[in-house]
Amino acid sequence: MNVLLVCECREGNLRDESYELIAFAERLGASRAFVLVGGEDAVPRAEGTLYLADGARGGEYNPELHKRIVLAAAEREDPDCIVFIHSSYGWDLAPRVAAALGAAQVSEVVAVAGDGTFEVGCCNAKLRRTVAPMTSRTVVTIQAGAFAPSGLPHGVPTVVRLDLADDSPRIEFVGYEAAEKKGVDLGKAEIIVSAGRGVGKKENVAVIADLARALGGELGASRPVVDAGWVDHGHQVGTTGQVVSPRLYVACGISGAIQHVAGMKKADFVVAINTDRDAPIGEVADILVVADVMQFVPALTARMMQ
Ligand SMILES: Cc1cc2nc3c(=O)[nH]c(=O)nc-3n(C[C@H](O)[C@H](O)[C@H](O)COP(=O)(O)OP(=O)(O)OC[C@H]3O[C@@H](n4cnc5c(N)ncnc54)[C@H](O)[C@@H]3O)c2cc1C
Repeated sequence: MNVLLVCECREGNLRDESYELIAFAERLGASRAFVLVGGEDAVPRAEGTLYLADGARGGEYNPELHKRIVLAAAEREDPDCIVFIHSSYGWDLAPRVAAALGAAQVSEVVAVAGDGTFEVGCCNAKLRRTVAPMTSRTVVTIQAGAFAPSGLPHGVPTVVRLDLADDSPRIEFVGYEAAEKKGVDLGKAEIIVSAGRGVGKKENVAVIADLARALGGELGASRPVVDAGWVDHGHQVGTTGQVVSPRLYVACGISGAIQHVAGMKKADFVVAINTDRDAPIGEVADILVVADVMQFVPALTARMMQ
């Protein structure tokens, strides 16, 4: 199997998730080539052929131009599978490429299931479906955080310049506008203590907030806690919340779903408190305390206050 990995730049820099594309290719046992619209500075540290196109004329994202660039790379590589990150870039561009090629598209893949099939989340990621593409060529987007890179990135790609005969853009890329930050900016917090569904009820969130205060940190939350209205969305950590990189992250009653972990996996040190010793959060935690949060957290806070 041969895959074409579509790397992604944001404001001139290669997105780290581009390395997750490599982990996905490794999981498939596929040979790989890359395509990137961006500058030489953004080239990924990896072995393989990299089709590099200068997107400067069309701005950082120009759907029509980027589609033609990916298709030009696909024509040369004849890949079985073209892979994007499931980001705003990928979910806009992947269907355009799939439609142009008449290829099946599988969105938000979280695992490779074997025999050319993929697992995707459903029912708010509580269940997984196994999807079998019906076309010989497939376009895939992968969930950020689902395919962890093995080791540090290394290598130098063989760069092949892609120059389109006609790269005159028909739309103008104006720029990015950051969403208005409401409430706390968790991105700058050094310590975050987060409440998950395991805290049980809205009133119990105060116990988690007390620990955050005692540690001099901020309160974070998982999505169900926000959806239930226990905590404002400004505190949500994860793919649809904030991406954080504190020195210490304390996950209280949080299972460790991919979408949550994608938002906190850059924390230096993770402590998880969970009644389930097999909860997936244990895979990213440096310390897993198997305990009831409502017993353990107040005791810890009291000790911190001494
Ligand atoms: C498109 C999409 C985007 C999403 N974006 C996000 C996002 O940005 N952020 C996010 O968090 N989620 C997000 N989700 C939801 C995500 O898939 C999970 O459903 C969610 O993270 C689960 O939250 P949780 O761990 O608090 O709850 P659960 O998965 O229900 O886990 C609760 C945990 O608490 C433990 N527990 C129960 N009682 C106790 C107790 N007394 N003491 C200690 N532990 C206890 C349980 O063992 C369990 O591990 C998204 C989902 C989708 C589909």
